[in-house]
Amino acid sequence: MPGLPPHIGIDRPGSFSRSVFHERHPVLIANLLGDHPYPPHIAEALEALLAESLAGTVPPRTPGGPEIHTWHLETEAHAGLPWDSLPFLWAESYFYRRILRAVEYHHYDSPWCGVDPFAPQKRAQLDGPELRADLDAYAALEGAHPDDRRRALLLAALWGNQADLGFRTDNPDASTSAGEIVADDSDALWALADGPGDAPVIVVADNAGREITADLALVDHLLETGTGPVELHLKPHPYFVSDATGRDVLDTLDVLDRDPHEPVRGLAGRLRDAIRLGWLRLRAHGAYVHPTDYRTIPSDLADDFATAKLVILKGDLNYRRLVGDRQWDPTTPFSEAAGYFPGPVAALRTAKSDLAVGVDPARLAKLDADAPDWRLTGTRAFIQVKA
Ligand SMILES: O=P(O)(O)OC[C@H]1O[C@](O)(CO)[C@@H](O)[C@@H]1O
Repeated sequence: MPGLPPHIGIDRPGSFSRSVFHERHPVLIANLLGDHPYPPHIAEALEALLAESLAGTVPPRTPGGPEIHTWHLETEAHAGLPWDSLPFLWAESYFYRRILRAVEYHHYDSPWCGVDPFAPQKRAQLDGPELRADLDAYAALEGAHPDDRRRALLLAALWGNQADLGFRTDNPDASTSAGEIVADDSDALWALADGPGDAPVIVVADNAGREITADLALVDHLLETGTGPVELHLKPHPYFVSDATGRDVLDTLDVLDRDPHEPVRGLAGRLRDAIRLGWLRLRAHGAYVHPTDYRTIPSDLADDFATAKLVILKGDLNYRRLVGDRQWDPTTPFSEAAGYFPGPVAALRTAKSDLAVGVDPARLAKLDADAPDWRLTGTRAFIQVKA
């Protein structure tokens, strides 16, 4: 779009975005082949996709699945281009769409139809010791001062974003503890969420597992302290490795139900009641798996965003789609980069890609001097608000 910085690409040797394709994706495909007894034709399709994405061009064939018209137009606009020349956001999104095609996720007459290729990895996190520790910490909040509890729930949802499984594919030992918050507009976030009226607060979820668990605890708090309903927006089908779908929310509630801590079981019970009573609305929308940024969201979703009290966007990918996955000067004000968004919006994100906006110039200089890879390690976080 005119007036915006150029897209981040995957062509530059040594760049993070290129490493996602050349280092992370080979591990990702190997994990899929290890996790499932795929028959030869599916294994071959996954290996061919990997080879194509490393050295080939975009074929003219539209990848199957829902919203075929959108994908037809997107494919037409990029067919014949070398993968190397594609914008990072588009290429990654298309890659995951093609994974679903390769594993026959949308093929109604395939036994693999509806089998989430990432389910084993998601399940492992739901059964893991880190989630156990998160739930112990949640239970320990019982009786905390309301301000401390509120802050703890917000920070859990923020740092929960470190736990995305795509990032962990080639960073298995990455830090899982809280780090530095580079921008903290949390007062503005609460001022909007606590505002009067019965318009919903929308939480656009990111990852399953530890992150959605923390998000559900935050949603419960928003329901308790707010004056309107809450909408939790989910992916309509598997997408980037650990993106949360409706199935993942139900699996998470089952885990919470079985927890030894009463406050955790109580959380699950309140959430189930809220869903039944319509206070918590679970929603999915095809736009969340489009290969484009939120400047081009369909008008029905834009209308929902415009009339919400606040939209909370979780995670790095939503951040890339919100501000545009572009070579922004990191000191560009967040309100400028996200100024087009149709309503009040808050981004909660740990930095796991080159993109950053809204960084104070002195802080940027220090970050760049102290830890040149600070944008990529998931150890720096952002809470940014455009009212
Ligand atoms: O789960 P999140 O926070 O959206 O992050 C997605 C991850 O995948 C990437 O798109 C790279 O594969 C990065 O943006 C980030 O590391």
